[in-house]
Formats: sequence, structure tokens, C-alpha cells
Amino acid sequence: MISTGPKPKVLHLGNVDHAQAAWSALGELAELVESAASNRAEFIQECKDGKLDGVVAIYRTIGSVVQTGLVDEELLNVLPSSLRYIAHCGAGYDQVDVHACSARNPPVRVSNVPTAVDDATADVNMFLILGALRNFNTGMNALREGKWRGQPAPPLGHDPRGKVLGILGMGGIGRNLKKKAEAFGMKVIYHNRRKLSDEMSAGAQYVSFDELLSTSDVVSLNLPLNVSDFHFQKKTKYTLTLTSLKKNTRHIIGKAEFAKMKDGVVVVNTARGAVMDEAALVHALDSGKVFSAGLDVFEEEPRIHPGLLSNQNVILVPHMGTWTSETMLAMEEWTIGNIRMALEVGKLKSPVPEQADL
Ligand SMILES: O=CC(=O)O
Repeated sequence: MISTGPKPKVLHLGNVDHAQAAWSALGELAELVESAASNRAEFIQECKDGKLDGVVAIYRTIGSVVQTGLVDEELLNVLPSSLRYIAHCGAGYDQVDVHACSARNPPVRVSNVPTAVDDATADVNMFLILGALRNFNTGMNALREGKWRGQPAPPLGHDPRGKVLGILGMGGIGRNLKKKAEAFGMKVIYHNRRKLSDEMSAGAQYVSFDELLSTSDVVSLNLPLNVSDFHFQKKTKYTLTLTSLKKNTRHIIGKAEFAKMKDGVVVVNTARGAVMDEAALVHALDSGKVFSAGLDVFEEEPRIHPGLLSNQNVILVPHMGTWTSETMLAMEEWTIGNIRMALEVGKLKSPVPEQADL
């Protein structure tokens, strides 16, 4: 808790594009500082030169990975010793090594943005389900090429009504999606680390992972890319792969899982690309095992697997799940709210689950 003396410093990594009022108001409580770095090497040097000393909290966006790279052990080793909080402006915080944050002495507490992202992400999820079931991509591309529906016309799509939607990961987005899918007449089953209370699951049937795979007409991936107990292996400055096989969700859907699915299944992902083995998806699409797919996220963003780009049965969205002004505003305000609460009462509003007991 900080109440007297000079204002604590808050470092801003990435943009505050919408919540300027909340950000300015935070300025009454804290000194808002910026980094002059344009890449990770410069950022590390800035830290080593003591230019960010005194920073207590960091506001960071997903896009700030271009400036700093991943928040991993290497970065945590040079970030100022005054740092206590990282408020991440996003639901998925796989860019932040929470275990390395917890291991620092004293720990760096991390928050994310649940809830505020649910509606917009579930909307895109439903758009992808409908687009993939109806195979709209083929006709839409043909139309732009001046070929009306194309020659031959795309195969007939499928109605959502009466189809089984298997939601893997029944968090806020999964539960929001359930309501939307039910309005389209889908029957919802789910698998989650823990079975939800009757109130939370609201009639969705809990099934085992294998049962979800084998009985769903549409499989929707709504689980976090889980970064517990493993090491980052940087692939590009934007992405990472996770190397340990323990307790993580990387490639939770791969060759073996596709084999267990119904023939002609539809697969949709708005979570993180790396929860699914993209090469295995391409293979399953090519073989006809998967009828169509709807993807908002990719393993190595912004790179897209060529087998997805060339496949007309895949509807592709460039990670726009939360891309609305209302949701962006809500996310930024939520993130600033986390910093404000940390400075005022010494606690984050929405700590990440891994640090719930810290
Ligand atoms: O991908 C978007 C988010 O994690 O909020």
C-alpha cells in the first residue's frame, strides 16, 4: 500500500488507446513513465542502466511483446527490484512466465482481464462456428473473384440446430458461447479441468475429454494456453513454444485427438493457436476428417500455416476476438483498475489463478 512520499512509478508498455480518462486519472496517484526502447535488447539495456528504477507496476498489452519480448526469466532478472505488479491487458497471459514472476523475491504479482473479453470473443467464436458449418469462406472468395459461388459451387453447409457443440474449456468465454450456441439450437457439452457447479454449467453436460472428442459435431477450443511448470522456447519475437509435457495445454489437440473425432467434424479456435497442432489440423482437413475450421488464433502469429491459407474450407480471422472499441475500452479500464487497486490497497483486482494463494 502506498500513501505518502513521492508518487510510485507505473511503466506503460504498449498503448492505452481508449481509456485515456482512466489513465490520466491514474496519473494523480502515480508517476506514469514510458520506455524509449524499440526492441528487447534496448529494453534490457534500459533496465540495466537503471532508467526504469523505482517502477512499482507495469501496464502491458499483448502488442508490447514487440518492444520487450516475452516476460520471461531473463527479463525478470533485469526488471527493477522495485517492481511488484504486472497488469496484463488481455485474457490470455501466455506471454508472461507467471512462475518466474512468483519465484522472484519479493514476487511480482500478475493480473489479467477476465470477463470483459467474454462477449466479444464468444461473438467471434459463434461467427466462426456459423461460417465454418455453412462453409461460407468458399463462396465468399469465389464471389470476390467474379465467380459467384464458384465452379463447382461449394458443398452444402450444415445447420447449427440439433448439432452437438463440445466446448473444451468452460471459463467465461466458454460459458458465454454456450448461451449463444443454445440460441442457435445447438446442444452443448463441455470438458474442463474441473466439473462446474450446476449453476455455472447451466444445463451443459460435463463429459470426459475423449467423450467430447468422439461425440461433438463442432469442437470449440476455449481453454488457456497453460504455461505452468515449463520453460519458454522462443521461436520468433512474437511467439513461443512450450517445451515441457507436464500439465500444459500446448497441442492438446493433435493427430491422436483428431483421430478420435467424428468424421466431418468442425473445429473452431479463439483461444491460442498453440493449443492445437496446426500441422495435424491441416492434415485432418486435407484428409476430409475435418469438414471445415474457423480460426482466430495461430501457432506463430502473424505467420499462418500455408496449408491453412490454401484451404478454402478454413475461415481465418487475424486474432480479432476482442477487436471492438467497447471491449478494448473495457479491457484497458479493467487493467488500469488492477493497477489502481494495487497502488491503493496492495492487491490486484483479478490476480491470475496461479497466484491466487500467493
Ligand atoms: O487474445 C486476446 C486476449 O487474450 O485477451
